[in-house]
Amino acid sequence: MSTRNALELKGVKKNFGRAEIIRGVNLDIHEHEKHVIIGPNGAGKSTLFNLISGRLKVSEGSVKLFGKDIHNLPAHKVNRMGLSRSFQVTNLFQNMTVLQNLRCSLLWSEGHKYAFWKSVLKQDSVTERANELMERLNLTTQANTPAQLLTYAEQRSLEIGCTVASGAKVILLDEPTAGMSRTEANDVIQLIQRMTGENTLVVVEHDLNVVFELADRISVLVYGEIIATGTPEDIRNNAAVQEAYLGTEVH
Ligand SMILES: Nc1ncnc2c1ncn2[C@@H]1O[C@H](COP(=O)(O)OP(=O)(O)OP(=O)(O)O)[C@@H](O)[C@H]1O
Repeated sequence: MSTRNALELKGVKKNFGRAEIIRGVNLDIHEHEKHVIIGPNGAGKSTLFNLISGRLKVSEGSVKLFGKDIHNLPAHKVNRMGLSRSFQVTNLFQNMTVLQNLRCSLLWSEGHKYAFWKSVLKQDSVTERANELMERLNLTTQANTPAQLLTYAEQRSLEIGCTVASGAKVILLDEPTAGMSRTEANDVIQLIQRMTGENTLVVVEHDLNVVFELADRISVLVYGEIIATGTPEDIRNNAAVQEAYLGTEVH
């Protein structure tokens, strides 16, 4: 596995008013790895996500994507550089079908932006790739179903498919299995693994079953600081982590 860093956070701090919420985070995310960030409620996980994706500006420190500073760039520019934050189901075009949503993302990845409507029907190769993606997503039978009529888990699958189709190299997922049954969650984990093979994945997750299933490495965020980063094995056996966060749950 390559050890090039997809993301590098150095001394990242974030204050809201006088409250310091992120308190000097240093974190390297390797290219191609599946990295899961865990931590108790209010630890700052969503804030950290927002700092990486450009939705919030850092108060101090730097965030690099493949060696380039991104911490002062707006979210859409960071997105164009290959980082996509997914799992907001609202990112789907709800009135458009599964096939149309996927085509749209594929065309976006080729830079057609908003001018594709006239040529969309002629894009045979795009349709072919959309069909392949639908198969991998298990959504072929729903090709002509509008996104809004899919089940919750199917919408989330489609959202992942669109993120992959849009050409993102680094994918950020915020609690991808939230609100799902155990079976749905297992299906979605498998789908994530299948769909994001070569991508770098950064996931914030509460569900420890998901965490240990998905992660190559785990970072534990407690009160705005990363107290440990390591393999699932390292994290399970880390006394500080057990004390600060996992407690007896690991056993
Ligand atoms: N825009 C904001 N303004 C002020 N305080 C904020 C803002 N966003 C987050 N906070 C505070 O920062 C702290 C961390 O919140 P954050 O949502 O990042 O934590 P989290 O680890 O994602 O929590 P959870 O697991 O409950 O989603 C909380 O105390 C929250 O109240």
